Amino acid sequence: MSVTVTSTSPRTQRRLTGPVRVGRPSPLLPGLTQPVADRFDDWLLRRSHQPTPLATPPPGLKPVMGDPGMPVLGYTMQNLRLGLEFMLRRYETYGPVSWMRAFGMTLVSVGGGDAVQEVLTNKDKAFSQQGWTAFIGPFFHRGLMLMDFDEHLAHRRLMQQAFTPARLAGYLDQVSAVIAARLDTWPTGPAVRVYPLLKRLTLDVAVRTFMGGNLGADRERLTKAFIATVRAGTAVVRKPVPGGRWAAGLQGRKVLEEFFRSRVAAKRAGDDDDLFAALCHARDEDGSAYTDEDVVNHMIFLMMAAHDTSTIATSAVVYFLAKYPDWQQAVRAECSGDAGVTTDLLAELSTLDMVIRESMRLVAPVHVMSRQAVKDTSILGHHIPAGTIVGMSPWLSHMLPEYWTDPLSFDPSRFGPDRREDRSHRYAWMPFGGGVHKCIGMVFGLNEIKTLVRALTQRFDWSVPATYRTPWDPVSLPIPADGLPVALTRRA
Ligand code: HEM
Repeated sequence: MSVTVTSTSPRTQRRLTGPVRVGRPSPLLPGLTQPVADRFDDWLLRRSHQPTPLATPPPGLKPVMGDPGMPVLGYTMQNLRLGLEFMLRRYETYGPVSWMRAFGMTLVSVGGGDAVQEVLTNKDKAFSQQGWTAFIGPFFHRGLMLMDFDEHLAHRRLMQQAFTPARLAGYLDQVSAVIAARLDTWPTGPAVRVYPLLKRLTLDVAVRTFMGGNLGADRERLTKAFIATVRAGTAVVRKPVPGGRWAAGLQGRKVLEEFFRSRVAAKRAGDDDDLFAALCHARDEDGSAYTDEDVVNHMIFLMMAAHDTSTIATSAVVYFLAKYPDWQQAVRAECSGDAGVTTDLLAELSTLDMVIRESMRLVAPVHVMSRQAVKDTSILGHHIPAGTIVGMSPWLSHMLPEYWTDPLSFDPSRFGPDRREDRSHRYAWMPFGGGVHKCIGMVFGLNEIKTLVRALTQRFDWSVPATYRTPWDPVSLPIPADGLPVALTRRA
């Protein structure tokens, strides 16, 4: 398949028509400084350097072309400030496989369905999850996503027992009860910041369904610890300097370990119906089970994996339904009625499903995925030396015009039965990844988001001014930098 990108600058297209405003207010002059920030971003985006090969390829293979970027920093600033916009620029400049320096390392960027498919299919086991280690290893080590090959398979098989249809149905009752209780307490007003409310709500959902209970006095401490561990992965100074992001992440990890470790014995002894208990009781055919440390490590990773991603996806849905009131109305009409939430009921909400898929296309919660080559290998005929860190972006695939009609526009009908643009390539739509590491919580996550948006449309109307664009901050996962203020009113 040919991989071409329109020559019109994506930045210009996005400015004119796109629903996604990438970038953020200047950290130097907060509040007033969009033009200054934009000029700085333009300057960052325009930086170009002489292309050079990453390494000399063996006969029959092509070199990966790219450039290191600025001295010392490489392209760290561009990745942090411009996110998707920068990825699109690199793809336009170099095609599906290129290299750069960023975050103190050499990275190969892989974009577009065919190249991503080669990495995710991983036929000769050349790509390891240790690509994540450099970013989040110290904070999420021994989580399922950071495991490889046979060990990963064994751990994933055990974890699957926490995600059977029967378990998922049980979690859904709890998810729905927490959401109903929480939404009753939401404030209304002309500019309610919805992102922090959603973040708190999805944490409550995770605490109930994963741990069976209330965090009580530990709530604030644990919330802070989660935020610190997640943000630490993108620290510019990647050493535990006191007061720095890296040190805060390590401290956060310690808090979480102590918290879960202190509760494992009680969970093993009881017969609770939450995910923590399911991990404690999981057994394979030979009777082997997770150790206490395995359970602690998996719980820390699962809480992070479930909480932030669902918050971002729901924030994106709320944002687009605020921008496009006709779609909000269509979803509300479909979601009316007071039937209890079941998996069958959620499966019937096809308009809501299309809206969620389109929102996750335009804002992919996990916008970059990482791997490391454990031996010399190739991607689309480009030589990848052993040890190379490889980054793939679902967000980039979601923006390519060879897969999507007018990719920058919000158009949920593209997922309808008569269009199915997501089938243009196996990896055109991939917010949950693919291959053996594909998100194990996908069904849980989609059920949660559907339940939440259904409940929101039943209880509230919301809107944003026509000119409003959410500034998605791509520093760690993409989050609304302004908290996503919407005019929120309770329905009679
Ligand atoms: C909207 C929500 C979510 C999104 C967008 C999302 C996205 C992803 C992606 C892209 C991956 C693959 C990473 C890779 O291949 O390197 C992944 C893996 C994973 N996700 Fe999710 N996720 C979501 C919700 C959840 C939930 C709710 C849970 C748990 C209940 C969860 C648990 C996991 C786990 C354990 C893995 C690692 C799987 C493995 O390595 O075998 N995720 N997720």
